[in-house]
Amino acid sequence: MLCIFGDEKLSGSLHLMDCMPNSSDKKTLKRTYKPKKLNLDPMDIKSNHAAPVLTDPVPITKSRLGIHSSLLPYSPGATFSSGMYITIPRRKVIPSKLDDIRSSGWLDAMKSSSPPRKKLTKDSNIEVAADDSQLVYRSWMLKYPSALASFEQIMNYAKGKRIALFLDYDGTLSPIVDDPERAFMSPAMRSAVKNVAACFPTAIISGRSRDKVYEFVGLTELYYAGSHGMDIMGPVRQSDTGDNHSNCIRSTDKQGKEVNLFQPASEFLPMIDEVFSSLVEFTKGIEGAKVENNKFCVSVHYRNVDEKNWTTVAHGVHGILKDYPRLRLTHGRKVLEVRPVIDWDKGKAVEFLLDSLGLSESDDVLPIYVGDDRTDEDAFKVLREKNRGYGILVSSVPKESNAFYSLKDPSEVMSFLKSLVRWKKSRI
Ligand SMILES: O=P(O)(O)OC[C@H]1O[C@H](O[C@H]2O[C@H](CO)[C@@H](O)[C@H](O)[C@H]2O)[C@H](O)[C@@H](O)[C@@H]1O
Repeated sequence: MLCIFGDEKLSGSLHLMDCMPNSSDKKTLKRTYKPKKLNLDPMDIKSNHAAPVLTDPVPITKSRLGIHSSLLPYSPGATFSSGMYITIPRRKVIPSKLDDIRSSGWLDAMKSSSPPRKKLTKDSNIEVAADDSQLVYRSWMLKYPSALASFEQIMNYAKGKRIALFLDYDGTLSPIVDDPERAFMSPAMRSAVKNVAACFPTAIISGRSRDKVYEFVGLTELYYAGSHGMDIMGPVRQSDTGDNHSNCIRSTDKQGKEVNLFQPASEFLPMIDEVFSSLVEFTKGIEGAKVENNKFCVSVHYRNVDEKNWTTVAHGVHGILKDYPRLRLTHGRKVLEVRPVIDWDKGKAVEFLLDSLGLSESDDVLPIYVGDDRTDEDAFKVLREKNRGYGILVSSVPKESNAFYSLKDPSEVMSFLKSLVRWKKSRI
């Protein structure tokens, strides 16, 4: 039994054997999922405050693991026997109150919202530290195995099923860069996405505005959901009467094809525009801060803000949001995201798209969702809780997740997409 404690909300130990997708038979998902024990999502942190702040999971470092590296049980392809365990101290849940802005918890959340950049250095101490963190990472991968190394296993489960693919954009298809306007996808990645979309229904679900993410990706063969799923352009079903969802209207895409446009937060548009203007005004005085209008949500970037000014950013954003009880704040990677308080997220967007694609009712569908961010956890959670499919977390540092598998970075995502295409072609 391999026990991991990673969150205040865990009432008991998590039996890693129980949540590992390490069986090749078709019952893998159902047999390995134990929902009651895997309640890891900090999105569940509830607040009565009008603008609750949901914190990003703190990456697991060696000190958080609280173990000596020699005890970490890693060997490639290892099977788990009783007696192997890792203990991760429970993470402190940070209360979501305005007053906490100045507390270290707040700053910790802001600091931990993205893995640190790797520094090239010849300092031998730092090399040792790097070795240790690699060990911690590999140990973490026992719980979230590489989707590349486990490809055959995933495909064993996919046999006889129709794969539907959902991809996040920033940090998944494009590397994280300082300037959000320059988060370009490489031509090689574009071609990998194009090829995979020719094999499986594929959608991109991003926190960006739908137009912006389409501008970056530039492929017509996909479906796009922007604003964390609050702006979906999906297919029209033959049986669709158009009235299954309110806020769903018939429209045409850039090629003139008939599509369904679903915008559950459309009434918030004037409010979002207003808050965007206030945030732009406020951040004018803060060097490096940048506000991005993502149509149904707003991003306040602090990646390029001197760390000593992060409290000012958090305080100012909260001050503005005090006047907007119908808006809430979430944490992304060095970004505060303002969004409407509606019961809609990337998980709901996945369900909506599966439904629109006519794939929601059948057992022979395997949705796969690849993403790197807090907001992607909503989608991982839907797939895990409904025993539907696999979430794949893109991360170069260990963190708690509802995903089943992991990939280190966008280049591994590209390899995974190419493997999917090869697999599909080998079966024709
Ligand atoms: O759901 P996503 O597609 O992952 O979008 C989430 C946010 O991504 C972008 O910000 C992140 O990427 C930037 C470019 O690499 C980086 O500079 C920033 O620090 C990251 O947070 C985007 O700019 C945001 O609006 C999205 O909400």
